[in-house]
Amino acid sequence: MKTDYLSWPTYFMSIALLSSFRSKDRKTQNGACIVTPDNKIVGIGYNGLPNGCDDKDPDFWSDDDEDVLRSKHTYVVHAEQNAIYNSTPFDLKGTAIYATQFPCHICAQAIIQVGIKDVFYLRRKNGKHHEDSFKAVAKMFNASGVSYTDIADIPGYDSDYLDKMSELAP
Ligand SMILES: Nc1ccn([C@H]2C[C@H](O)[C@@H](COP(=O)(O)O)O2)c(=O)n1
Ligand SMILES: [Zn+2]
Repeated sequence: MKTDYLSWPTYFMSIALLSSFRSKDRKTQNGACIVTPDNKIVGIGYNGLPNGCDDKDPDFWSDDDEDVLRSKHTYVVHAEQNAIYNSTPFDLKGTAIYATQFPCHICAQAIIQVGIKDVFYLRRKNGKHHEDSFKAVAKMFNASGVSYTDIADIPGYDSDYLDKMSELAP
């Protein structure tokens, strides 16, 4: 028997990472993968525009945060949200989500409300704004009984594999 196959955590985070390679965000590409307790994938997503919005319209992908009408932050659907939307009508109670980035507060609310119970993340953004957001998300997750774990802390997770895969980003 072959013994060097991918572990479940490595496999699911690889799928989240692969999905992020579809993102058209110039700065930040995220992906997410939702998994049942018996290891079935029920939703995959990446950060992108809502259906029907033209990626070539410069307003949608602008980084100009001074103008709410010309900021990607107004328009982009986050990877975790898309993974949830793409899983409908599946009941997500008791599932886990593998996300390339620690969820923002809006994604955290969505994760809680659909009943996802475990969050595994690959990266956390640095800086005061992100640290404060992390605290708010942790407060919500703790109150709702959602676990959140750096994937690097999971036994059997192969960080070298994901590092090599990250280098393949388009
Ligand atoms: N939990 C998250 C947080 C953010 N995103 C997306 C939304 C944007 O496209 C990008 C973050 O913007 P930036 O830091 O580059 O100004 O990442 C997500 O998918 N999930
Ligand atoms: Zn988000």
